[in-house]
Amino acid sequence: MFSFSQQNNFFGPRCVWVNGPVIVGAGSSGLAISACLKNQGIPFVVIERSDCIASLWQKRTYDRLKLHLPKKFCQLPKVPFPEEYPEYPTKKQFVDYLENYAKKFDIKPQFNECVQSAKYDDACKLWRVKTVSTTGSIRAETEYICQMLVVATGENAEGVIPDIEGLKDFSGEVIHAKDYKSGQKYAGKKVLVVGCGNSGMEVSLDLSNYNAKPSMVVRSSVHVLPREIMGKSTFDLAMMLMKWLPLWIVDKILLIFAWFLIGDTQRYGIKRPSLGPLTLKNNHGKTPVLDIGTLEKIRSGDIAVVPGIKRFTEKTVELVNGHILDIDSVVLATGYFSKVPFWLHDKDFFSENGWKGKGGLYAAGFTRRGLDGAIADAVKISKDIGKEWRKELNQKKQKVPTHRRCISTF
Ligand SMILES: Cc1cc2nc3c(=O)[nH]c(=O)nc-3n(C[C@H](O)[C@H](O)[C@H](O)COP(=O)(O)OP(=O)(O)OC[C@H]3O[C@@H](n4cnc5c(N)ncnc54)[C@H](O)[C@@H]3O)c2cc1C
Ligand SMILES: NC(=O)C1=CN([C@@H]2O[C@H](COP(=O)(O)OP(=O)(O)OC[C@H]3O[C@@H](n4cnc5c(N)ncnc54)[C@H](OP(=O)(O)O)[C@@H]3O)[C@@H](O)[C@H]2O)C=CC1
Ligand SMILES: O=C(O)C(=O)Cc1c[nH]c2ccccc12
Repeated sequence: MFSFSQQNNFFGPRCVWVNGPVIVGAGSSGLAISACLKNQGIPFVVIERSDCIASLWQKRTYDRLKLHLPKKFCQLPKVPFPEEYPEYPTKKQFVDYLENYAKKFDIKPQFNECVQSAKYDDACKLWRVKTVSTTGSIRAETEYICQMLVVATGENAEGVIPDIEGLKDFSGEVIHAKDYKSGQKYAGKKVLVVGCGNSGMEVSLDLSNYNAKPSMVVRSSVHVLPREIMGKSTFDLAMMLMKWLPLWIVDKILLIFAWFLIGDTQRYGIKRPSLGPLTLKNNHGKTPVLDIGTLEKIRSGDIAVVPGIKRFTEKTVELVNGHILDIDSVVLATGYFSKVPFWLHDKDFFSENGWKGKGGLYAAGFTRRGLDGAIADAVKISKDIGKEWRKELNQKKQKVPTHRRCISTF
């Protein structure tokens, strides 16, 4: 007897013609675009590798996470956050909001389908998007054919696992920050947190709140800013100042406030980069840390700051300054990367204007500007798709069916 997967291989991949764009990813970016397309009456298909929407927030973030920008910078088009939400919504509130958003616009992604490759067929002027579906033990391949492709798979799709000497020989637990949930099980344990971005800082704080003993690795430099300045969000203040002043002056102002409010971070082993915080974010995508209490824990000695790592042994870590620390566990807060360059056969993907490529290709959420930037991309993309869609409709002057299934493979 043939299993479904054998049959599937035998007949080749299922082939689906999509009238309208294929959107890859059902995170904030994919949902925002879907809602804006729904409003214009444009059909689309959303493909999501996970079994839920906003899988980064639902499955790959820690329990205590809150949005670190004020809610007005994080809401999706057409639906404001509920009024009773606090200025910095919790992870649960944000996920509830996104779930309701998907329901309101009746967005139903193809779940458990992961895009493996996307190629533009120059001859037919069509995209061929290959997916593998991963429900249980059944493996099924599908090829979607479409005129427009929207990549909304996020900048934080995969965790970076650094290649550090001896890490494989370390006998304790090693996890990436994407798999860290809470410090509860680490009480009394010595935990090395590698990395000092927002993840490293907040994981260290959480560990310390659960009476673990975190040491945080700072191998280069980072800007730490207070989350608020005189009761106003630092991000909001920066956005306001940027309307009137050049970036370098806004950077200077932020650094003066940071100096008064949190002092010289160098004293605690945290060097400031030579470029200003917003210039560094703009030019190199490195997000400043918005402090929510980690610095206080560093000052009090509850969190140790240590320099770069030389190597691991079975139970210890040797640092570049020659110090050797006994450690029980390691949390790699070493950042994220996207696999899009591996599966999208378009070498210019990231080099165009940030959101629009050639041949009906679009990308949302890849301009290193957090949710605010991702949502701005989504609005521009859905407007552009709307324009193209209406142009084509006028040209054809006939109605097209929403979904057409191919009878044979292309
Ligand atoms: C811990 C953490 C906290 C953050 N907090 C903030 C914050 O407070 N404010 C802010 O502005 N930004 C924040 N960010 C940045 C984050 O990028 C945004 O919050 C937001 O998730 C971006 O939405 P997105 O839809 O572009 O990407 P994502 O939310 O990552 O969604 C992408 C979706 O695509 C799916 N996908 C990926 N690859 C494939 C594939 N090959 N096939 C099919 N589906 C695929 C994923 O499963 C995912 O569901 C945070 C990031 C992290 C890691
Ligand atoms: N509350 C919130 O809203 C939160 C938001 N975020 C967001 O998520 C995104 C990702 O943040 P994050 O996960 O912190 O990733 P980042 O890329 O911002 O930071 C990665 C950190 O890991 C360090 N690192 C990488 N490799 C090594 C190594 N081999 N040895 C030592 N250190 C290493 C980097 O150091 P170096 O700089 O020297 O390369 C850097 O400090 C950001 O946009 C951030 O703002 C994250 C957490 C919470
Ligand atoms: O949290 C993130 O990932 C962000 O990128 C949000 C963000 C965009 N621009 C900023 C400037 C300062 C601090 C956070 C951000």
